[in-house]
Amino acid sequence: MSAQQERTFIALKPDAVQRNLVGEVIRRFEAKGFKLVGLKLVKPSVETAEEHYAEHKGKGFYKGLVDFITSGPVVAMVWQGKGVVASARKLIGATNPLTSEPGTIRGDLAVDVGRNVIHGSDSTDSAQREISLWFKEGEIADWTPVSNAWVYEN
Ligand SMILES: Nc1ncnc2c1ncn2[C@@H]1O[C@H](COP(=O)(O)OP(=O)(O)OP(=O)(O)O)[C@@H](O)[C@H]1O
Repeated sequence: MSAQQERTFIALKPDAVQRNLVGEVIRRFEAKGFKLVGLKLVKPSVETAEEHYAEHKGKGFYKGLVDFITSGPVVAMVWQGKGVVASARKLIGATNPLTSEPGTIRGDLAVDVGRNVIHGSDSTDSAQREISLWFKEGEIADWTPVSNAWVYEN
């Protein structure tokens, strides 16, 4: 797999959809130079939400988190590009929006940790697990942007 084929899973949470921030967040990923290869609006099942957040099971905020993520539509996406997993985490900012740097998505667009707009995979292993949880194979479409030569040196 080439570096440019790295993929991450990004979800715009129900607060992002309700607050009309979907376009703003997609714009930031597009402007950075990453490639959108999967996109859908879904109301996640409790099973999907629980599996997605399995690492937090038993924590005080777990039920609230699952209730919240299943409360409304989520925009599930797969973004592709060199270093996209770590770079997306930087674009997104720290978990608590009050401490996220200005210029990051959470730093600019959110206040509360339980309403922090967006999820991004924290490693390439998590990305693989989350992409296969949220997407079926035929729902991801690879394509070649005409801008590639202007985003990548080689
Ligand atoms: N103390 C908390 N109170 C309420 N919600 C929390 C708290 N800590 C985390 N969360 C919620 O759980 C999500 C997952 O927590 P995690 O520590 O994995 O943060 P993250 O990796 O920055 O976020 P995400 O997994 O959504 O990208 C957070 O995005 C946030 O919505």
